[in-house]
Amino acid sequence: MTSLRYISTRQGSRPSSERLTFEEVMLAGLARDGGLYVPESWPAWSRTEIAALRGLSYTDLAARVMAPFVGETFDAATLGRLVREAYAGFDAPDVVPLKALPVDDLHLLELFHGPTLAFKDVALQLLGRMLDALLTRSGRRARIIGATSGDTGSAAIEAVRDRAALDIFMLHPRGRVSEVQRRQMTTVLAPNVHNIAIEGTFDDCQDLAKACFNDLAFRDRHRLTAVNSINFARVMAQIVYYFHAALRLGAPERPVSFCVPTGNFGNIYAGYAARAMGLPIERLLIASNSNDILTRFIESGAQQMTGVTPTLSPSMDIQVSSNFERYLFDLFDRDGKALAAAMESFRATGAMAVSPAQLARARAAFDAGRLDDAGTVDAIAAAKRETGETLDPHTAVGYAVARHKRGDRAVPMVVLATAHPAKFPDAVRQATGAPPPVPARLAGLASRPEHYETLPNDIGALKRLMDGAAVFA
Ligand SMILES: Cc1ncc(COP(=O)(O)O)c(C=O)c1O
Ligand SMILES: N[C@@H](CCOP(=O)(O)O)C(=O)O
Repeated sequence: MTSLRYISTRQGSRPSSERLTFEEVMLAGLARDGGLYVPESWPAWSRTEIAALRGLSYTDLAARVMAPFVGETFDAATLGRLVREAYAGFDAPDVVPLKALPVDDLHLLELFHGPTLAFKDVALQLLGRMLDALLTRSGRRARIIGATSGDTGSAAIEAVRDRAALDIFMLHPRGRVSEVQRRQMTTVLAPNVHNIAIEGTFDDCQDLAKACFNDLAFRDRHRLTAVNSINFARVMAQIVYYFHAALRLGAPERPVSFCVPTGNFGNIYAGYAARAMGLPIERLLIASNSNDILTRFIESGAQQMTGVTPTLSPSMDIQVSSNFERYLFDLFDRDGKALAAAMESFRATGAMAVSPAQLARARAAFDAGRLDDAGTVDAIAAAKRETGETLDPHTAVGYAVARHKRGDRAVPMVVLATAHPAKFPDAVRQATGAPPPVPARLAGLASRPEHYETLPNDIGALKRLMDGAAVFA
């Protein structure tokens, strides 16, 4: 049996169209035509097959759900071992605990029990191990170029620190991540870790990272790979927790809805993928902060850039949501040429619009809501009062949007809790009058020395730094 192959969202826009294996996709990161890789088709699970997943441990479920995506890249025993090792360091026995809240049949899926206290650990603890295993078995090395608005950076650094086969260059927007987030990255002392503060926004950082990939000679010279959700393996690992939560709440017999605090569209796209695989997900709610380009798209059918506003939920301060291209690929009926033209025009003009028929399809797939900073402070306070839970500001955006757009009460609604509140003590203090207790994983962070370089938002400066950095200490 041939295993799943991956294609670029911009396939057909260049003379050669690739069909890649999972191994090739993992190592490539961004497609060579500038698009993102997606499976040629989604693995389809019948109701009976989904029902048979009930009762599995998180790690067994993860290995089963991911197997069709991984194909021949790892045999079942190796995949099982990598998954078990990835989640052994989480401080919750079921990895991502699901908590029932005493309001509206709402549930909180806590995705922040990994080493850096954000949902990014769920995918990156696995991706780091998978990359290392692939490179080590073939005697190769690679360099990671990544961009972070706060959480991907530390999760990726934690996942690959001290691994001999990998060097990581992580770009963050200077002054636009929380102090805890910055320190989680910059206090890591490992010879393969390079932190770079960019004078710009997260979007600038992401553009720089993508520009490195799009310079094919530079990309090949550095053997670049990605840890952002550019890398399909990130999405794959995030699909698992939608299955986990839905099965706990009665799927496949009972549908379930999810509300997802959204920035780069990777997390909610994993929910879209789970639904495409057969999981009965009734509604997928995009929860935006004031950087609401996606919510405005669902309302109007147009993506319109307006500039990034710094908010209390900095990890969602994003204007160009990278993974939205993966969804648009489906909305354009997988016409990669038409999508490439639309994406190029969006980047050139700052705007793009879809037809009324496409908008109707997008609205059938997603609903959306937004919350500004004042609302976020109120939502943290309200959640504390109503449920006893202290939410981080990103999760609070999800909580408020879920309450506001609750819909059919017969269907449970799961809010994805994407970060631990201790990563954002200022916002929590503003809302509740006291900062959250500092968890053991963050103890001593404030007193450790920091190491990072600062660069202008300039691709030449970044390439010079990377060309000059000692390769593979
Ligand atoms: C805490 C937190 N919540 C939400 C998001 C948004 O997730 P996504 O970018 O996958 O939409 C991020 C960043 O990715 C994050 O770090
Ligand atoms: N919010 C993210 C931004 C990068 O997103 P990714 O999912 O593509 O890695 C962050 O915290 O860095």
